[in-house]
Amino acid sequence: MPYNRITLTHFLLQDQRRLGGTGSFTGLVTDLIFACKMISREVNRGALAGNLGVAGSENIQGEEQKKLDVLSNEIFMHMNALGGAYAGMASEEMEHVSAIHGAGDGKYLLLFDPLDGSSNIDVNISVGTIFSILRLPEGASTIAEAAFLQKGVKQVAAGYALYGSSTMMVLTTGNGVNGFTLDQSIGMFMLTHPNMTIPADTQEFAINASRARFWEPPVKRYVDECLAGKEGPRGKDFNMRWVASMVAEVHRILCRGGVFMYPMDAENQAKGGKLRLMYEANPMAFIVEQAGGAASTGRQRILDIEPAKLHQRVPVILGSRNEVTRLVGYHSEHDSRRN
Ligand SMILES: O=P(O)(O)OC[C@H]1O[C@](O)(COP(=O)(O)O)[C@@H](O)[C@@H]1O
Ligand SMILES: [Mg+2]
Ligand SMILES: [Mg+2]
Repeated sequence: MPYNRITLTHFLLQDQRRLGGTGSFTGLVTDLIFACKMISREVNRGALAGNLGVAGSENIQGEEQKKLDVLSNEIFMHMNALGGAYAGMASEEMEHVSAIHGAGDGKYLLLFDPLDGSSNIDVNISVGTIFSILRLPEGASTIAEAAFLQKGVKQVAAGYALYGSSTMMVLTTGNGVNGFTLDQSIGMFMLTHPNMTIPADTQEFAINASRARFWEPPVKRYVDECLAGKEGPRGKDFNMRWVASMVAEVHRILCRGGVFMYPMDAENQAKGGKLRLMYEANPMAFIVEQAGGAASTGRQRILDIEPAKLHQRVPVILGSRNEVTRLVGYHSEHDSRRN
């Protein structure tokens, strides 16, 4: 193994020095790193620690919670309560935001999906943690939901931890995207994937095809054209993947390109879509754009959405820029014919 790799902590300290920071951002990411290492350990111990299976409760989204959903959320709550760099936190698993009274200056807000891809936990397939960091708005004295309702473009940082064949942390602070692999033998994340970039073109798409009967015409058109392969209008063959863990899906796209879709469809329309704007769509859109890709609902850039509520759901189409642009074009052609 090369000895000249830098750790995530060194990487953050270099950034802090370059930007003349106070250290509070570095402190809060350090808390996050620790929380993700703890979750990684619990995911890894799986059945040995009795961590698999359902918790017997539902979250605010009306979804059945797995034991690891609850445990991961508790790890975050505990870790960050000790810190103080955050003024408040919001979790996919909790109905309300929570204020943090710590020792730090508390100028940031943390939003997170403690465990993404929960349906994969019991079958030993990759899951992850997604996080988004916002600044506490100027003059906001109370940590109420309104302080969190900021557009994705306002994110200071976003990232995810992937608990896969290796544990990785991928992070952006608005200056590109970098990936770090956990060296279990020394307990440190090492920079292994500098400047991750998404190719503009791809021959791979990801969508839950069991929902095809609910899709809108532009999505159906796009997928049909991909499936038609060389003989179809695209003139090339496409491959398809569906892990059912957004983190794993986005990671694959960052590594080799592709397009990921969880679109609005006839079945999820009443809820606004499937994925959560504040914990899934916004952080992933920030990462994908920083890596040169694009992220849209099909009708609007995700990072420009004005959030109306904390647990808002939105359609998500993200990945290789030219494919996302094509899908957005199909939506606008469809809408203009309808109007
Ligand atoms: O079960 P489906 O329809 O394949 O949906 C899978 C999608 O749901 C999610 O698992 C939702 O996230 P949670 O597990 O955090 O609820 C995404 O990671 C994934 O892309
Ligand atoms: Mg999720
Ligand atoms: Mg989750």
